[in-house]
Amino acid sequence: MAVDITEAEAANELMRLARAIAKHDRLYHAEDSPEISDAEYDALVRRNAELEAAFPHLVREDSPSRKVGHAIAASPLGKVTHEVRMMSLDNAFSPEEVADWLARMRRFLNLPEGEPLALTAEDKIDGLSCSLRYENGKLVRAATRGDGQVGEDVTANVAHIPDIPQTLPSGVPEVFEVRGEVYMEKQAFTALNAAQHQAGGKLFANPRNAAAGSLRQKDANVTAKRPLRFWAHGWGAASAVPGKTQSEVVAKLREWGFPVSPLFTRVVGGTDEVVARFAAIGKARPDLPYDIDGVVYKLDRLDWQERLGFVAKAPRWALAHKFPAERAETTVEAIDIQVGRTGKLTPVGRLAPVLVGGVTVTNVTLHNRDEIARLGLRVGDRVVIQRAGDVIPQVVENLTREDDRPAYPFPDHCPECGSEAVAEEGEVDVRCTGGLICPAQRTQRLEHFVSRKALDIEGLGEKTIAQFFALGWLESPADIFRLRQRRSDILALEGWQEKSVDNLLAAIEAKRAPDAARLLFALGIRHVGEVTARDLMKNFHDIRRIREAIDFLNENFRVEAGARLKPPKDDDRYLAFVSIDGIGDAVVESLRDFFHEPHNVAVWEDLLSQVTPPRYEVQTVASRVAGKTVVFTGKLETMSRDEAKAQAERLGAKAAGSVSAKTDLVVAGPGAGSKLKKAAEFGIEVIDEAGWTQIVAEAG
Ligand SMILES: NC(=O)c1ccc[n+]([C@@H]2O[C@H](COP(=O)([O-])OP(=O)(O)OC[C@H]3O[C@@H](n4cnc5c(N)ncnc54)[C@H](O)[C@@H]3O)[C@@H](O)[C@H]2O)c1
Ligand SMILES: [Zn+2]
Repeated sequence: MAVDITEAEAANELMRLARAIAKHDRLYHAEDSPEISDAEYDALVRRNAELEAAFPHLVREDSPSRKVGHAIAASPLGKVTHEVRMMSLDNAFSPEEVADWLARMRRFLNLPEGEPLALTAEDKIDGLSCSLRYENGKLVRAATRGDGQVGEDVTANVAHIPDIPQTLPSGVPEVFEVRGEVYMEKQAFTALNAAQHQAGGKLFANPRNAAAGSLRQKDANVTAKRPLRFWAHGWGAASAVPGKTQSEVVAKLREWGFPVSPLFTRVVGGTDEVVARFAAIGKARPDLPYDIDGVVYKLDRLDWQERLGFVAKAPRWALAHKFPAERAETTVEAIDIQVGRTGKLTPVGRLAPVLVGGVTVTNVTLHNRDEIARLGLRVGDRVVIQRAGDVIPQVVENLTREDDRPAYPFPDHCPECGSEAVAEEGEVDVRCTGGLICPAQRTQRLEHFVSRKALDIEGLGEKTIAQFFALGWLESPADIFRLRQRRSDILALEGWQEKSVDNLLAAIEAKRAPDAARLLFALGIRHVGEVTARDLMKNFHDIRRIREAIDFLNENFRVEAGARLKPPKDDDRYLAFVSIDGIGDAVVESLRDFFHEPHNVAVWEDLLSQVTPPRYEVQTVASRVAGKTVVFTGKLETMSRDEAKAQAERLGAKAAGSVSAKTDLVVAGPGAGSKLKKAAEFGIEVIDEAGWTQIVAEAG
């Protein structure tokens, strides 16, 4: 998401984000019942940070970037004011962000290049933080984090957690607050939810919420029935700190009887070493008995930690490197339809932003109409999306069950041009039939129109078309023939000289009387390729007669969205088409769709007001293959397949694609395969390319 919005919009969005984040903080931290996934929550926080970085003067008094957790005002438990604030952690989602963090610390500490940095790395366990205050070796107070300043008193509750010692060995500092995580193992969580389900009680979204809900109980006897665990990862207020490094203190905590992370290690080096450790912990993740959502790095030297200190709500010397969620839940807020350059309508899901694999995702492709139907997807549904590697995110599951809301109505008209949009029989893609008038398709259609096999206008390339199109000079094919009125305008453009402009205009003028088959092909009507265009013109001769014949069919046999009444097989006008060799239903239907669109008719008439194709006749010359059917197969050395076919036509022969009993002659080049075999079966004469060239040369 780029920050390309105005200040006013940013201020508004920041306000909305502050409200939304505060709401989700309350649901998550105070009520243990989140409504959105962590990935969605993280995406909101990221967006907030992004906007605050772009508009620093708009940072709000109540900015989420300054707040930790949630105030415990409504809690039935007693309040505890923390002597030393309980913090959050900054997040990183990629090696680049880890590298940035390391570089920031180096700059801050002014470390010489190459001086290795010692860090600690341990898994970031998904529980809730808890501060345990020991005075003279005795546990006197246990508190949750709350908003970082004031937490809830859970002293009675933690008495039921066997991992938490009530007394410490002698010789510990007079005052020492151990900080760590209360958590529930995955198995215990599943069992608890099963029991809750049986008893008709509240179900927990995840082990973290279950742990929080179990600890923060007014009645400590409820906590006693929940299998909670604890491990230590830090400390708060302390009359003395037993060590000079993070790892020394953690070793001490273990000595005193606190469980610590079994994956805790020291890492010395730079980004590579850190990322390798991250990968190793990621690998161990599925086999751990508890949920983790990342790896926490801390600078090992405590004197350096002290120098670095804190930003708004997190230490500068620690970082939570989160595992990318390759799947995430979110909501489909809208479904938009994009029209591609070929007229294909592609549905795109607009999502409530969510972090997937470390990237904020706001769109997913929904592929086509069938995919939406398969998912039963409607606007407002909760979905699971997936992003693997660089592929476009996809919806893998719709979490919202069917209800009374109607199915998503896939459009039957193009959102760009309003033309009818149809899927052909047996095809999943719905396409805009607007072709030449559809803005989404226009430039590509124009490129096709002037391409070598179509009108073949030299000097009118992709770039020029795009430029003229952007200037509004070129919207439909007929406009090409009006460019001569813009000679001075074109000359005024950069990169154009008298000569290049005149060459272009001359190339255009040379096509005022184009070959009718090329003109028909140039229109880019579906299924009307080069050969079909020629076959049609051979029979109709005058290009206008094609429209007349189609109009007759359309007037007499209704065409409506999805319903095209077929003329009876023996209808004369219909037969005029389908009795042509190589012309089938698909071609006729496509022509009917094309001329059914008033836009297309307008383009067609406009074009024919600019150009006048002469009557189409295949100029045949006397030859020994006149009236015969020829098949070309294998590789031709001196000419293209198209050229060979054109030669055959000129010699009065018909070029066919496959060998049958009706074939008279096979011209075989190197690599000819099954067609050659068939020719032998039917006893058909076979010649090589040189033999063919000879026939062409002999012809009159
Ligand atoms: N789904 C929601 O609606 C929702 C709402 C709010 C927060 N959240 C989740 O909570 C996160 C924000 O909560 P947060 O402010 O507590 O930040 P955090 O959970 O990302 O990181 C800070 C916490 O990590 C814990 N932690 C775990 N292992 C640790 C270790 N080895 N060393 C140090 N600390 C360790 C500590 O308790 C610390 O307080 C979000 O990123 C999101 O995942 C979700
Ligand atoms: Zn369109």
